[in-house]
Amino acid sequence: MALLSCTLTLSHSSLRRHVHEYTTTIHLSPPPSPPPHWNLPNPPVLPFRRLVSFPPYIPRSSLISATAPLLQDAGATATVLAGAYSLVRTFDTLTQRNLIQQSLSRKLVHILSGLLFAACWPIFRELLRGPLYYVLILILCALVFWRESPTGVISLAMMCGGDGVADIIGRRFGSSKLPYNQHKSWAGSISMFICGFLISIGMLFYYSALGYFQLDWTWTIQRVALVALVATVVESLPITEVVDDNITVPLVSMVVSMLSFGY
Ligand SMILES: C/C(=C\COP(=O)(O)O)CCC[C@H](C)CCC[C@H](C)CCCC(C)C
Ligand SMILES: Nc1ccn([C@@H]2O[C@H](COP(=O)(O)OP(=O)(O)O)[C@@H](O)[C@H]2O)c(=O)n1
Repeated sequence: MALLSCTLTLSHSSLRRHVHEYTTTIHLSPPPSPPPHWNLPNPPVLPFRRLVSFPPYIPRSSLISATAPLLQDAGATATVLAGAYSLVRTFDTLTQRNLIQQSLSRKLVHILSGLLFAACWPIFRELLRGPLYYVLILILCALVFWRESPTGVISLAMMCGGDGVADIIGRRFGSSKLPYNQHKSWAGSISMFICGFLISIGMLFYYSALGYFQLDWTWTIQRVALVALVATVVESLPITEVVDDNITVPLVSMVVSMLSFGY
């Protein structure tokens, strides 16, 4: 956990640049003395010396176009995907050719996949928290509400459909802002409510048609409207800087849905 939070901290691009400048300064020249009125605390004495700052320093002059960061992330993603695919294929082939036992192959993949994943962190510019939280919520819903519960389906519909549509419609038609949040608009929030509601009902219909649960539709429509309303209000609050919508929207949807449906 400590390692994860350390990585999250250093992965922020501005902090990374700061780390680089800090390490360069202490290695190459004495630090400039601050003006007397600055009264800053002494920097902490680290129990180790950082020999190189990661990721390796890229001179600003070489960042000649705005597409360079995108290309770096795209290249990093392609590298990770290719590495994961090659790893699994390699051990699959070794097992099929009876060169190693299946149990050993599985454990070697167990060892190497996580280590390779961690080894790839430095090649990314920063951790994209939105997509990470999004995937974590997908996993949480699958683990907790697998198929037989309306709650998982509704929560995902609100996070994926509702919150996603709010962004698209809000950016395009959201000139009229909410009185308590100048970053969000009536158009975005109303479209979130409508789309979150409709997509939830559509998903519930799909699951009930497949026989995973039976619903009283008059009652269900009222309850889903309540979930959509609460999720929309929470999404509209000026708390995005504190906690990501991809966490608040599904979690609040889960709570209201669990209280309504009981499962
Ligand atoms: C960009 C994403 C979320 C963050 O949005 P924002 O709130 O920051 O605007 C979506 C991230 C998607 C993720 C990287 C990939 C998810 C893959 C998914 C589990 C696969 C579905 C398979 C299905 C069969 C097509
Ligand atoms: N209720 C909403 C939500 C988003 N939006 C628009 O969508 C943009 C991105 O929304 P956001 O800050 O929730 O973005 P994410 O955190 O979902 O990526 C906002 O800057 C608004 O232009 C809106 O107008 N009304």
